[in-house]
Amino acid sequence: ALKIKPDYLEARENFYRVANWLVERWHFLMLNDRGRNQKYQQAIQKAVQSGCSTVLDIGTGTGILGMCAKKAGAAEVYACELSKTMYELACEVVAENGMEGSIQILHKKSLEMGVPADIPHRVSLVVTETVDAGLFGEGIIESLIHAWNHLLLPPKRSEEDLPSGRVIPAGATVFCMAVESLEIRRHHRLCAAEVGGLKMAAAGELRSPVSCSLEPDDSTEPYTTERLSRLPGGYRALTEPFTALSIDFNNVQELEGLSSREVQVMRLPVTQQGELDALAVWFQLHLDQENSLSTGPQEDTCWEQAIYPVHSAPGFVLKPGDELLVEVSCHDAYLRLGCVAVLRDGRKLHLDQRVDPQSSMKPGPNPEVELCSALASLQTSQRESEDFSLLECSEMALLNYQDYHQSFSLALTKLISEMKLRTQNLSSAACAAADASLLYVLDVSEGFSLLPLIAARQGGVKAYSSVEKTKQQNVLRRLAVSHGVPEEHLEFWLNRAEDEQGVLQRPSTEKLWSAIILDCVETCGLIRQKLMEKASLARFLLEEGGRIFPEKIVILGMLVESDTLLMESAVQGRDPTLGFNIAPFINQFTVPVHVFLDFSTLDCRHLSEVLELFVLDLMDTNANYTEREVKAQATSGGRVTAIPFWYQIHLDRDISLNTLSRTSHWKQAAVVLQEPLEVQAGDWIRLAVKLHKSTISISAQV
Ligand SMILES: CCc1ccncc1CNCCCCSC[C@H]1O[C@@H](n2ccc3c(N)ncnc32)[C@H](O)[C@@H]1O
Repeated sequence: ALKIKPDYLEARENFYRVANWLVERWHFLMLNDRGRNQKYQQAIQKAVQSGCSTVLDIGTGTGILGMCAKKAGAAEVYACELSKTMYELACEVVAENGMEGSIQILHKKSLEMGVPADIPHRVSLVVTETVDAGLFGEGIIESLIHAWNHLLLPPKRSEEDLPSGRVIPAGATVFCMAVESLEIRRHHRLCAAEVGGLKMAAAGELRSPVSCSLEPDDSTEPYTTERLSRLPGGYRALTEPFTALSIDFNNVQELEGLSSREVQVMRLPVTQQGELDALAVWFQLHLDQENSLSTGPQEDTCWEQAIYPVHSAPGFVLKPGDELLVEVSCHDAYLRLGCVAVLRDGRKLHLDQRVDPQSSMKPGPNPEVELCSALASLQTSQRESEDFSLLECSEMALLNYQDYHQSFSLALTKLISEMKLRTQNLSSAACAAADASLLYVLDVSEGFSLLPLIAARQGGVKAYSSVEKTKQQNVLRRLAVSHGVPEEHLEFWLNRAEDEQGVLQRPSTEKLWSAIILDCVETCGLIRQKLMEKASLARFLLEEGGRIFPEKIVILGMLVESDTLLMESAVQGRDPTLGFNIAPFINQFTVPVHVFLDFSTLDCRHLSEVLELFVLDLMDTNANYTEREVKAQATSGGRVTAIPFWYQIHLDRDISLNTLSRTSHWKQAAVVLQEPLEVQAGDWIRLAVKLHKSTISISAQV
């Protein structure tokens, strides 16, 4: 559709959402990383020059490593790619660079390939970079075991000169370090005993779905990722990095033995005092004996690190001199790490970590430790049965966002007392029916939300929650009971609503809402879809004097020069990709709006003041326009490459929240300009800001 009618807005928005999904953003980062590309090229050239003349590129992506092999003189080059979009893109790239026909590309997962069905004979070299921040996440171990058994010539055994098979990268070393970071903590654990005036004790334990429990069920993932070098508030290393694992990709026995390897218990000396929030993991890819790539936090590389949150007893402070015991294992092809205990003055303090009581802890050096570990695992087994509720990381960060809950509590209290005054003037008969005197508050927040409870706590309020998950409803019910809120004052609305629109309807035939709480901004930094439609629908469901929260949203932004945003959005010409012409093809999937941005830690130059880009009036949606021209003056010279934006969310005339707040759960978004705009200090820049179906677009000219 876009090729036919490029300005067709509908298709364009859908395309952007699809593009983000089809082509992962790290393709741009990877292809722009010239250092990485050159190192792979050198390793491939050396291998081909030393006799590897038949090559298979597993997970070719855009085809760049296969093209390196061809250019290095390999006689036969094969490539496989499991993603259809990337496969088609690789075919175009290879053709464009004059290697069509000399590189055979298969739209296949390497595990489905065999000889001679897919490649005529076994190859002497496999190149691949099918790794994620936790190394194993793209299945590289399984792929290489299969490759050694079905696609690669056997490894060199002795001095015989038979051509032998080998893999680039030759191996990997995995590092791990204990860190303290409030930014990580607030996404995985409740950091305060009270939220918005509610005592949270009755909620029971709340956890994020990121946990390394031994029984990997689908509701949890073993690790998450963060770019430690750009973590808001930074992090504090509590131990030195230690080698958790090293693997030789040219040793198939070692690869096959990995998942059945004994669970290792590492002892990490604590070097800094601090709260144990997570284990950070990264690795070195040894391309060959000389070259290696690192994904460490200290590198200036762009890679993220794998983060294993430690759900230890809240407030557990490590001290220098402690030793942290960490279990390392590789069951079913992903790296699993768990902090099991802390050795302090010879005693073992165990963390409230779900470890499998059966896990074979290496017997400690002295009986004392052994006895403690026996006791500890005994206790943990009791703790196993402990119940806890899962919240998404963004829901956990929202729960920890005190200002949000206090602001809503203030705004709701104000409205509710106004409404009570109003109903007091009603004839006494009218409020005779107890029900009539109740104020109805609806919260249509998308995720877990305490707001209905905060409203119901005012008394005389019947609050409706949109929380759907039973476990989460039970958390709210327990909190309601512990705060003396009558059960009938907290309803779970979605149990009744048959569909999305069903949520926004009257509470009952003769009642309207005193307040409707809308969820306006997604965690990623974009306005939620259909926000304006919901707002106009909600307004008709309000009783006299009722309000919707928020009543107004102001979109704020700023002109910046940021190479980082460019690198994450589009491949910058042929130079970073070893001279191969790849950019025009992969850049078809460039998306002009970059999301999940931490603007507070983005390295960029501010080229203007904060600008008011757009105003959304939710109380009177007719007052809204669809586009606006904004004039901005450059405060210094440079290249405008992006316009990060965020929101001032006005709950009512006096109370508002800013989504740039460091304690908020919101990230920011940024419009990345198609063409950077050269400006001198003092220049006036005209921005055409359009908002269509919750999708913002901005074009700029001097
Ligand atoms: C310094 C490396 C680094 C460190 C940390 N974070 C990121 C990176 C950068 N590398 C990310 C690559 C990650 C994606 S893998 C690249 C492409 O390969 C495809 N695939 C994956 C497995 C597979 C297979 N068995 N058979 C065929 N195709 C396969 C994927 O569909 C993808 O297009």
